[in-house]
Amino acid sequence: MSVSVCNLIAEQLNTGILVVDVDFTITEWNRYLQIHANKSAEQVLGRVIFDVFPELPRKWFERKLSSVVQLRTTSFCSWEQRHHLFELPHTRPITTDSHFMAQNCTFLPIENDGEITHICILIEDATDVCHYQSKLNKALEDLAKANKIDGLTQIFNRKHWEECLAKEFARARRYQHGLALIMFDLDHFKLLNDTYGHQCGDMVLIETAKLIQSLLRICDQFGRYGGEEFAVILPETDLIGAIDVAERIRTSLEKLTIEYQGEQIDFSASVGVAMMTAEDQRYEDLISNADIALYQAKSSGRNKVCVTKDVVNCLAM
Ligand SMILES: Nc1nc2c(ncn2[C@@H]2O[C@H](COP(=O)(O)OP(=O)(O)OP(=O)(O)O)[C@@H](O)[C@H]2O)c(=O)[nH]1
Repeated sequence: MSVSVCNLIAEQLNTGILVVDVDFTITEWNRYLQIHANKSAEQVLGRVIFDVFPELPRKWFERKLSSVVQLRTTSFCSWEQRHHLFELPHTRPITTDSHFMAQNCTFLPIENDGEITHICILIEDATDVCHYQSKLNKALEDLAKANKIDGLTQIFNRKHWEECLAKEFARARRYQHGLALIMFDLDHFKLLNDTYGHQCGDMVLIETAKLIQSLLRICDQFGRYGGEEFAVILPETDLIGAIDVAERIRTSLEKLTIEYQGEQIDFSASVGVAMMTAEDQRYEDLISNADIALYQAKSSGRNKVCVTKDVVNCLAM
């Protein structure tokens, strides 16, 4: 193929082609760049690339080109590494986060008489790929979140919370650390739903989750175990500490008043506390023990904290 045919092809390509010599002076500039950079060949040929594109990261760019010359190999910079090198506007009728075209840039060494005298830079528009990849990443993030978070209360769902408990249980057994579990259940929640409606019930669940989350330490793991039942894992916590947290949960819910359509809604919760013991072989044993304590709190009048295992006691009211 003759040189003029190659030039014709370069003019037709949907890729920016520019060539610089080893002093960074631009020696070739194709039609694609004339259009997208809005600069004619006369305006750029013979000029140093950093004067034409002052936005170029100069040090990085010089190192990149120097390695292409010294190693005599092609080098690449994808939009994932650097969104763009050249501030070229994108022309896609889609919304993107950037004003500029996302780019894949290839740096090709050009040899003359055994020496690398020039570097050809190919600039490909990756705006579409970048846009769809961002959307995909966001969808994956949302999916991962939905897999862990309860849609109503925005705390951990049961599946994820149990996974956390399984890990904490294994860690506590391995290092002989204390591990406490609190389960609490809103009292007469069916009556609340029946009296004020399901939406009011939902609001109570949301506000309960918000309030209790705010009482806990960062390492405590709080989840919605079922309908109106919640559970808190307290790592490295002894019985006194766990009872203290359980009391705080009970009293703060007792004090909480929620206003719904002009009505003042008061409610309470029954709380069960269990400590991991040497007999607990599986994390499910801990859940069963906390559930037994919760059942005791319910059956002995509600709005109470009960502790299972060694200390079988009802503590409040
Ligand atoms: N609003 C609302 N209600 C729910 C949700 N999940 C479960 N429930 C309701 O919670 C109620 C639980 O009722 P029960 O298990 O009888 O318990 P309770 O009325 O709280 O009685 P005690 O636990 O014995 O004090 C049921 O009416 C469920 O329909 C939810 O996401 N939103």
